[in-house]
Amino acid sequence: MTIQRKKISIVGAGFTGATTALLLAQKELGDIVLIDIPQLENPTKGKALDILEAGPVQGFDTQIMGTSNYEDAANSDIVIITAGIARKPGMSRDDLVNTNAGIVKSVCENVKKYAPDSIVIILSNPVDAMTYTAYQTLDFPKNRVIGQSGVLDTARYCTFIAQELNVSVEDVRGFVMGGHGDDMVPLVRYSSVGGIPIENLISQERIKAIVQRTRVGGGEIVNLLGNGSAYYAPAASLAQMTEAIVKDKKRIIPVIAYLEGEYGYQDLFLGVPTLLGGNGIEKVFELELTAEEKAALDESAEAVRNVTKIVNV
Ligand SMILES: NC(=O)C1=CN([C@@H]2O[C@H](COP(=O)(O)OP(=O)(O)OC[C@H]3O[C@@H](n4cnc5c(N)ncnc54)[C@H](O)[C@@H]3O)[C@@H](O)[C@H]2O)C=CC1
Ligand SMILES: O=C([O-])CC(=O)C(=O)O
Repeated sequence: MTIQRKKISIVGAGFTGATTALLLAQKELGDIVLIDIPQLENPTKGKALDILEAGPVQGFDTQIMGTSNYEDAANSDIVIITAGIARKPGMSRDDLVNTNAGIVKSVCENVKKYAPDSIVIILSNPVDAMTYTAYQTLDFPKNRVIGQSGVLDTARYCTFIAQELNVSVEDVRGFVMGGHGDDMVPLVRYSSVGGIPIENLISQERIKAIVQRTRVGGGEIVNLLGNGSAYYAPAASLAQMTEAIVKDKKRIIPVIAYLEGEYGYQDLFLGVPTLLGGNGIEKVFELELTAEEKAALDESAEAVRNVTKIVNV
């Protein structure tokens, strides 16, 4: 029996793509192909070589190459798409929709041709709509087309809860549902610290402030950076999702999944709690929501539907 390493391609070798490549290499999740446009082939090769040369110091044997040729991504097991433009202060993620839809579509045509059996994870914004664009272009089964929002939004939410209580982030549990926009839905009722519901530990007023800060968490970083958006926590989120798939971990984490009736939504990609394993999204969990939570989710879903409609008919 020959044991084959996984092949993971990352399209878009900018801030999020290159950082993800480093994190995946450190975790030795598979060999990595980093792809960007032909005009940036040398910088892409340079980033890949630079990461490779961290191997002897950090003790990883991951192979990594930079390229602009999709033939190098042939038969990838996983493809991560970070290609596209990022927002600047004053912009919403939805302002990126027309530019990034064209980019995601052209990338997915190549993925379909060269890596037809891959599991695809999309990061490019506005990510719920871009995941729909990818799904339409790829024509893959829904379990193999996954968007990243909930891991990152949940990470921000848990960071703020841990800061509020001055406790370890490791003991904070919770999750964020809905679209990756300012009306995302942190589920306070399902949030706890060391098993204790946060409503027993934090005042309603402070919880409201944490929820609001989470909702605009991406914008907070955009305003601080001044010329781009977050990449360390987004890359960490992509690495967690990739690890769940490569190791078939059966993790229960929120990702953007195709809904066909779950939560009452049809033909929509939206952030929901899922079981993530070797086959991609293996299950969508449908939780009972209060009327207030459902109303908030409806509002978020409507915003996603509106931006999805701009580019996907
Ligand atoms: N869903 C999420 O949670 C998050 C989404 N994002 C989104 O991810 C995307 C990437 O962000 P960054 O890496 O910070 O941007 P970046 O500008 O640093 O990198 C984007 C890269 O994509 C490349 N690219 C553009 N068109 C391409 C094509 N057709 N084929 C291959 N590569 C192409 C660019 O040359 C550039 O190197 C943005 O749309 C951003 O809004 C960023 C963080 C979190
Ligand atoms: O805010 C942005 O534009 C990038 C992103 O999606 C995030 O960091 O949540």
